Amino acid sequence: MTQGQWRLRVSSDFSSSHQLRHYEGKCENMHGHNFTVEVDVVGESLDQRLGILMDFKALKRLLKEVTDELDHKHLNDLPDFAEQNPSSELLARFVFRRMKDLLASYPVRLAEVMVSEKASSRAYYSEGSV
Ligand SMILES: Nc1nc2c(c(=O)[nH]1)N=C([C@H](O)[C@H](O)COP(=O)(O)OP(=O)(O)OP(=O)(O)O)CN2
Ligand SMILES: [Zn+2]
Repeated sequence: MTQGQWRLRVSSDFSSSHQLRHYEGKCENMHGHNFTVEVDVVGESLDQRLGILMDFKALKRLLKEVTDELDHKHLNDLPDFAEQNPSSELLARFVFRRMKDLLASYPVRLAEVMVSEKASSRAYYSEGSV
């Protein structure tokens, strides 16, 4: 019999400036975005009494810990982006790695992180199958 799985998604926003080094075009200049981040976690076992996989409140609190590191910053000034560009792709990986550490003691697995500068442009990051 196939075992079912639940997937939870929470989102958060942050506002920051960045510039893409070596980009030939206007994105090489400093500019800002209202970024959106989505985090997906999966798991097979619900808390028996509550019927929940993980409290959305707890998941949002962890995500806010991560986005607070990015909010109202010039992203190129952060150590993680001193050499690599704060592109949507690398921001998604940054959030994924931070969230993976923070979720270590929770009964869920991190499935995917999405970062978007605007609704029409999204970058997704995941590691292997979950
Ligand atoms: N794959 C990626 N491509 C681009 C990224 C990125 O992170 N990953 N980032 C940028 C710049 O940050 C730029 O600010 C985004 O540009 P965008 O808003 O999409 O471009 P426009 O202002 O011209 O918007 P239109 O929707 O095309 O009018 C660039 N690329
Ligand atoms: Zn940009």
